[in-house]
Amino acid sequence: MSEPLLQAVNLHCERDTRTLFRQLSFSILPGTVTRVEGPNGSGKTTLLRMLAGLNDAWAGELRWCGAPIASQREEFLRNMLYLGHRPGIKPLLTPLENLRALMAGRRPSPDAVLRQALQGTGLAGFEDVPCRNLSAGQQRRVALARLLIADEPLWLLDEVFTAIDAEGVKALEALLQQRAAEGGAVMVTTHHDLALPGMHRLTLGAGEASDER
Ligand SMILES: Nc1ncnc2c1ncn2[C@@H]1O[C@H](COP(=O)(O)OP(=O)(O)OP(=O)(O)O)[C@@H](O)[C@H]1O
Repeated sequence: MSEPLLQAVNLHCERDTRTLFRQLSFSILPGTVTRVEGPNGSGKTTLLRMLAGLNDAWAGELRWCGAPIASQREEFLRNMLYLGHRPGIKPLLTPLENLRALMAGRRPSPDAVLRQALQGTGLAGFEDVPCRNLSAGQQRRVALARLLIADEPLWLLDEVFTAIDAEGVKALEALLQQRAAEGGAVMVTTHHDLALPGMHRLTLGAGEASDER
């Protein structure tokens, strides 16, 4: 069996006085898509933000390729891509400018590559239009274009199906499966009815969690 990319050991998280999860342990293997599920407020976003290093209010241990993330944070950040539940794009910038900004500090990519990614998410003809003039789904697609040029093996995706039409959902599902087939791993939260073949589930809720494989 392959070594896990990511391991969580005895994670514990409280928000105000409420325990969201305790003794939460799971492993994310290469070649897998894991859906993090649970009712509203069960801690899905909190968990993904913790994994992405955007939330410090937790206890436990996280490991990347067998070693504590705390001892190799930069290495982990280079190998992880997080897309949050807000598209995180700037309305005054165009899709091309936003994608350039999203790639900043990562691998510099020529504009031709960025334009191709935007076209690949259905934004052909909108590459140079200010994002404030785009629809909600089109704005989401600007952020999703990042996935088409991503070489990070681990994707943490929070509610990225929001506002995407049926055809776009199919394309996004195919992209997640492709990342897994390439040996990467995806953790995704969604209220959309996602059921990919072989998909794993990590279920949060009422302070308890179960890891189904
Ligand atoms: N910054 C914060 N300070 C205090 N409590 C917070 C904070 N962020 C989230 N919470 C609380 O943590 C709980 C879990 O929130 P979270 O957004 O992780 O849930 P979720 O499972 O993603 O929910 P949803 O399905 O509605 O998106 C909620 O009760 C929320 O009020």
